[in-house]
Amino acid sequence: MLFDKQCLAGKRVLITGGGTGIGKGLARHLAAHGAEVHIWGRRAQVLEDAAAEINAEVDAQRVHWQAVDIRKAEAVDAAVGEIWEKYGPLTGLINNAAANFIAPTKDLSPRGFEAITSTVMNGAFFTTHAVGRRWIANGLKGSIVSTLVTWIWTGSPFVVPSAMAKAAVNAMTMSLAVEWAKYGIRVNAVAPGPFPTDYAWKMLNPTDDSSVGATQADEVPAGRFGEISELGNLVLLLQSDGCDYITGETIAIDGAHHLAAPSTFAGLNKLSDEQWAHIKEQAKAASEQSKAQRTV
Ligand SMILES: CCCCCCC/C=C/C(=O)SCCNC(=O)CCNC(=O)[C@H](O)C(C)(C)COP(=O)(O)OP(=O)(O)OC[C@H]1O[C@@H](n2cnc3c(N)ncnc32)[C@H](O)[C@@H]1OP(=O)(O)O
Ligand SMILES: NC(=O)C1=CN([C@@H]2O[C@H](COP(=O)(O)OP(=O)(O)OC[C@H]3O[C@@H](n4cnc5c(N)ncnc54)[C@H](OP(=O)(O)O)[C@@H]3O)[C@@H](O)[C@H]2O)C=CC1
Repeated sequence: MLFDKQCLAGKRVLITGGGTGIGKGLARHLAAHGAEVHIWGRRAQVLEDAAAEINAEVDAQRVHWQAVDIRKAEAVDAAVGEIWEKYGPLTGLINNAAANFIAPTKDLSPRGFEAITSTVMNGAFFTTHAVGRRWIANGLKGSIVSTLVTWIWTGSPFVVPSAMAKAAVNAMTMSLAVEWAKYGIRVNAVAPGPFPTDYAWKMLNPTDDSSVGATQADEVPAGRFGEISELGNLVLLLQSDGCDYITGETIAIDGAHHLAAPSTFAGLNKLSDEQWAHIKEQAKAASEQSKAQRTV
């Protein structure tokens, strides 16, 4: 284990969307390092099973759950209030819940747009607001980390509502970092590349025809998908007291995926040493020819 097993002892962290995929992996990682973790989602059974599984692994009742729809501001506020009363103040929040599907934008209905943006943007705001205003009222510091995606920098066709809403949460991250720094509240985000999870892959890679660069390991310069424990280590650091001066940042964790755009020479990563030697010969020949014609 890279970090001490108890390095997050005393931390109490809420993870939205913590019953599945990346959120569940983060819950497991933080609980394994001593944190008390609260997980939210809309499916009680999924949450109960996830909490029981992780509690058995850590041999402690460290993970608690509540069924909450983060699109409903009043429900979010009530559920955060319940944590405060029953367990005590949170020390951290991970805005991780999301909705997404691929679709041609011209065919999206207003309700389809709303289903995604209200979860990603409104949900992150409602949760951040409910937690942040309690920290400020109680004079407590805290750490907020949102799970974004590298589309905040590149945009992406066919997932426009997701790219728009994630960009909005990036704007929230930068804005609140400045507004809330004086209260000791840090606001950061992570921008993962592809980390295959069950539901996301059903939504984003449902058929062979829809298998494209965004979901293919061989399009990642690092040559592989991300592992949730790597993301866990980054989030752990941001939730610890070890880097209090980091705020307002969105940190990519994607094996350089988003930088390897088709407009760059990223594809040349596939060339062999022999091919590079040939390229050098060709270029040198062209250069020598041009040098021979120089008159000054
Ligand atoms: C570089 C990195 C590469 C990988 C990047 C990955 C980045 C991000 C990934 C994610 O965010 S993955 C998260 C995936 N997880 C989820 O989506 C979980 C939650 N999802 C859901 O609840 C549903 O799947 C939902 C459809 C998104 C929303 O469900 P909800 O119950 O709120 O809505 P519905 O009533 O079912 O539908 C509302 C509206 O939307 C239309 N719609 C639904 N699916 C589609 C579709 N596939 N295509 C087009 N339209 C769709 C549906 O028809 C409704 O509209 P109307 O018909 O009523 O107009
Ligand atoms: N997997 C990947 O490659 C990448 C993922 N991400 C981001 O990581 C995060 C996790 O994604 P991933 O684990 O792959 O996908 P999942 O579908 O497994 O996770 C989404 C979670 O959000 C919860 N959720 C959705 N809507 C709501 C709601 N209205 N209220 C409360 N909870 C809700 C879901 O639970 P329920 O349905 O029970 O409500 C589910 O647990 C997302 O923010 C995603 O955008 C970013 C980049 C890459």
